[in-house]
Amino acid sequence: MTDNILEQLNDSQREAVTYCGGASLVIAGAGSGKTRVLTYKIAYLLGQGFMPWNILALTFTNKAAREMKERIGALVGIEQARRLNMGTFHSVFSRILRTEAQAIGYSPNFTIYDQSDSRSLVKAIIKEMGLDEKVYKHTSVADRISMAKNRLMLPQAYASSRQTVSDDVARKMPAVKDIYLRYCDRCRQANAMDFDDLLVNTFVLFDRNEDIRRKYSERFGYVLVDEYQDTNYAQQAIVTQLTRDHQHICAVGDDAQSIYSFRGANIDNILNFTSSYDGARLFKLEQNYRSTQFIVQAANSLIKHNSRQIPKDTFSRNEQGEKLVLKPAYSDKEEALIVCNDIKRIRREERCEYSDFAILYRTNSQSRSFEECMRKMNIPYHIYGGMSFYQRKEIKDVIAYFRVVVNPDDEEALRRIINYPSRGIGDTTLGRIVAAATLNGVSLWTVICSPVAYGLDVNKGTIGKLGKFRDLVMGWGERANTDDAYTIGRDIISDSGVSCDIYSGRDPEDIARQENLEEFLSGMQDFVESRREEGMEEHVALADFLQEVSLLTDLDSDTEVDSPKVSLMTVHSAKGLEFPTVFIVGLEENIFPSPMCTSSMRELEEERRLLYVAVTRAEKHCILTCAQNRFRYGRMEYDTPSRFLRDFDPSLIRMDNGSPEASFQAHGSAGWKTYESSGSRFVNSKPVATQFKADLKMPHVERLKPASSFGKTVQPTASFTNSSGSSSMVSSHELCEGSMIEHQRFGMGEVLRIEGVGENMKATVNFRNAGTKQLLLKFAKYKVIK
Ligand SMILES: Nc1ncnc2c1ncn2[C@@H]1O[C@H](COP(=O)(O)OP(=O)(O)OP(=O)(O)O)[C@@H](O)[C@H]1O
Ligand SMILES: [Mg+2]
Repeated sequence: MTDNILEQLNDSQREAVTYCGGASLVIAGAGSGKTRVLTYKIAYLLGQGFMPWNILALTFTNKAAREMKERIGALVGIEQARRLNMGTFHSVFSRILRTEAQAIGYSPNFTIYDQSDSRSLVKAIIKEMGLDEKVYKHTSVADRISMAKNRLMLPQAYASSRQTVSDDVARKMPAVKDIYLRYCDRCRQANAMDFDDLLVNTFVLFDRNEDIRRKYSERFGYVLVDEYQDTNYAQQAIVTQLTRDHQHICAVGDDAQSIYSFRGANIDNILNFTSSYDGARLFKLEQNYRSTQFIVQAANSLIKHNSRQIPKDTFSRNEQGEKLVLKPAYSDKEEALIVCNDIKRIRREERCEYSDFAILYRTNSQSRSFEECMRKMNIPYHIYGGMSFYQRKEIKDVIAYFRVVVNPDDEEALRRIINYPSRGIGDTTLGRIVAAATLNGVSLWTVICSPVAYGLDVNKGTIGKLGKFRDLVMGWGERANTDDAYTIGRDIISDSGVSCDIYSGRDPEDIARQENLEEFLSGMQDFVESRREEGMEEHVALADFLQEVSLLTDLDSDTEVDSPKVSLMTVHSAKGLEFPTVFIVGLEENIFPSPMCTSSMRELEEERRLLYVAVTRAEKHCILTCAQNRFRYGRMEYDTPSRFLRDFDPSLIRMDNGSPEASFQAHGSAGWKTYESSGSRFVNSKPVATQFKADLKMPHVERLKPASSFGKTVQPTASFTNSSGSSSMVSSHELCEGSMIEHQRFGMGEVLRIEGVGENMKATVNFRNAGTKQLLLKFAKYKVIK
């Protein structure tokens, strides 16, 4: 069997798979089979006598872990694959922490705080400490705390580090160290860990309990890590704790795809791997199996502009393929239309499925125009990430109930539901409970259970209401030990009054909330049934369901996709994936690079790596789009093409703005480049200007498509000039300066100036609602009013 498996690998991959003599690192460009090496290596190890439960594979998303398990199942059988330890760092470590909770002073039913829980706790602490909330922005403070944790810096170390303290003083937030300390105390009192704690506490657990560390080091006799370039310091330190005795570690990654430094990922992990593990072997894979030659070459030409990287030479032996296509659009609406038309066309021409297409964007908010257009054009799609199902208010409320039932000390959940639906326990009472809890160093729940003992200053009526609430929670708590998650979950939703509240309204929003709740419940039922089918658990507890739900990351899909659908996602979420056709949209200066990431070379290089990740998702077609005008923040904004477009080797990009002779100018390092689509030939022109933006801000030339496709395609701009097209509906000779016209898109306007003759005749028109525009008359569609 092993031989058979090895035959499906090239020589370098095979070498990496069969090397078991110590630590190994596989560094290779995108699509060169790194994940495949990990998958096959696991199958190989099983063939060499490793037991599945002795193998630990760490992936970046839960979805990636599931997929890897399936692939291994196909190689070695599902039974073996099921017993492997696989998952994200957070899910694997949270399971270890539940088992070993006592050793670090937690109880096993601890809650996992998500980002909004942590932020709201930080906010509450800032308020309690009487700090100025304008100076101490809770999100920035929470980020500082998170960064410290990802560097394994505990509050005491933070407070005594000259670096962090002076950083905080410079940010005018000297009290961050005190907030951090109080935050940790509060998490402990609430028997809660935030996402970063899952790492910090695992490190501390192993660091302070040598016997436990050794137990897990022996249990995980081989550790494999995918996407190693995006691990942070804490993750890397734990992997070292687990593997330093046996050195059985295989990490795979690509420094050129490191895109998570904002979450503390440290590219140095990859650069320092060989110094952390004595005698570690480094493997390089150079052949890309995913993409056409042109796509690989274009991606290489882009990334070579980054200075900090491990030199690699990635090539493809797949077909040469077609060049990357650049499709500039006039507006975000038109951009969506171009993409949707292309999807329909390619699907028809190549007889492929909607699932063969992905639309990748820099930020989630860009999905809106595509969604609208796809709905209109009946294209099925699925959005990954964004506002997760589990982040919706009604679902968060229900989950908060579950959390309180499983762990009544959970402060954030308790605050959320103590008076929802309203039961007469208002903000004043809650404030007093918090004060009593803080004073006594106990959880809110402890105060609620013994209000008199903790000197809670409230009247008798309120004590009675608190008592009722406590009995309700305790009653569910008892049932949670015996009932399955679905049964108890359903009853909590109805007995708490949540379902009554949600089913009381009839407007569309209420109905959407009701549907969400029903979907949520059927998801719970599914969860219970599938766990039973897998024979994993006799009693599928509410706590198991919570464990699963609280670790869904924003990168995991909300629901499984059953029928073929176009995938819409951010580039970050697309890591590791591949699609025959990829659209990279919104390639504009204020979107990609993100305007928040242009202040330093380091940030810009990370944005460039992000674009490299995007391009390398494509197997056959990679289509780039940008829009000149975009509706954002409630108004139309003008934007220029992304600076990254000039990084690509121009001979690998074909410009397509709907005309056989179009040109596109972008300012490159060597001056201006003119990309011409004529005969797919790109010409580097002499430097003609130094100001990219200034030139692109010239009034644009409007060109519409022939009458038959009116309204579908509007072509741009000063930078995208065009010299061919079809005649307009209205002959321009009627027209003179001072005429009033009605334009099909821009409405009423007065002609200010007419220039040029014949084919080149242009009018500058002052539109009442759309401002001043220049129209190339042979294409413009308008009526002369007077
Ligand atoms: N030796 C091979 N023979 C055939 N197909 C291969 C081979 N190696 C890799 N592939 C295929 O190439 C594609 C890319 O492989 P894989 O996803 O493992 O690359 P990767 O290096 O992990 O990419 P990324 O950097 O994007 O994570 C997959 O479809 C994989 O099955
Ligand atoms: Mg991969």
